[in-house]
Amino acid sequence: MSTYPITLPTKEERHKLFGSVPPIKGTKPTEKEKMIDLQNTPKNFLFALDAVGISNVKHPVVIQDGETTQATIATFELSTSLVQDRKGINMSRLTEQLDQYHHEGWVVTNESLIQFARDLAERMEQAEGQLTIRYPWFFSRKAPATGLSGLMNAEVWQTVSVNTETDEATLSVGLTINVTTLCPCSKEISEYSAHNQRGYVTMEASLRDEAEEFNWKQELLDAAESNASAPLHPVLKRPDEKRVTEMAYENPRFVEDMVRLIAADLYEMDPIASFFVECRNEETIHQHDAIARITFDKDAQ
Ligand SMILES: Nc1nc2c(ncn2[C@@H]2O[C@H](COP(=O)(O)OP(=O)(O)OP(=O)(O)O)[C@@H](O)[C@H]2O)c(=O)[nH]1
Repeated sequence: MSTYPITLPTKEERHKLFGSVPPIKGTKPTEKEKMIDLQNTPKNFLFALDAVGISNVKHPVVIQDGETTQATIATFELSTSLVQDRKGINMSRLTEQLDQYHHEGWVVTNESLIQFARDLAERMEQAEGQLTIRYPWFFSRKAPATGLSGLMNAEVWQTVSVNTETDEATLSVGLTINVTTLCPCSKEISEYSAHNQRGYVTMEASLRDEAEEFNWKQELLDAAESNASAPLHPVLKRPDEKRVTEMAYENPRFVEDMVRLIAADLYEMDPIASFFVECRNEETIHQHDAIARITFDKDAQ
């Protein structure tokens, strides 16, 4: 049984008590110049690699959207290709570059992401640099009847790949938003009511070179919400709630309907070369979800 007050040993003594030991006098070099650079030792390592790097890197960023900027927290994947005769890349240079960009006041745009990927490739002395940045994008949403506003967010991402030998860059963008979907079958067969659910719409689109002015976040968001039974809102008073409830009843959607209607909107957007759409409904009458997907390449038709 403890008696109070306790007379504590010093912090150093406490650490020793719990098993800490002093560092040994090692034989391996401690200066960088004397350490073996395993990654850069040339040998035939059997295969070149498409991508090697780091993922799940969380970092604050400033995003530019047209005239406005937004500070948010992004999750990065940073990578480069790797030639056959090098064992590895120098991974510390990936986060080193991120820190450097951050201190230089980096504002994320499609163009600056392409430049970032190009710099990664050059810093790593490899042909290709790649990155994916994923973050919550916040936007203002007004209630349909009272006009009261609040902030919503969608998960968005941009994936960039730059080949420094051919100077080719590819850019794809994506967005996930949740919406209301009301079951057409339930509406059809029931004397009253219809079950509805929270649908998760995910879209990914590869953009053409000339898509610089394309407001992709807003366009993808509109494609998902305008084809749903009803969009979601942060603030709803009674007149608003009546409006969205009736709106959902007027626009019943299966997951198949959602994906086809969104595909039609993306098909009509010229800056998009190919796309993927998925709708996943968290069913309220089942434990399982309902899903539908489509991938479509306009140039392959
Ligand atoms: N290539 C590679 N590196 C790894 C792996 N796992 C950990 N590392 C990293 O190895 C790193 C050592 O960094 P390097 O960038 O090679 O260090 P360096 O050679 O002193 O760096 P430079 O001066 O830029 O050449 C640490 O940052 C570790 O994170 C791995 O699976 N592959």
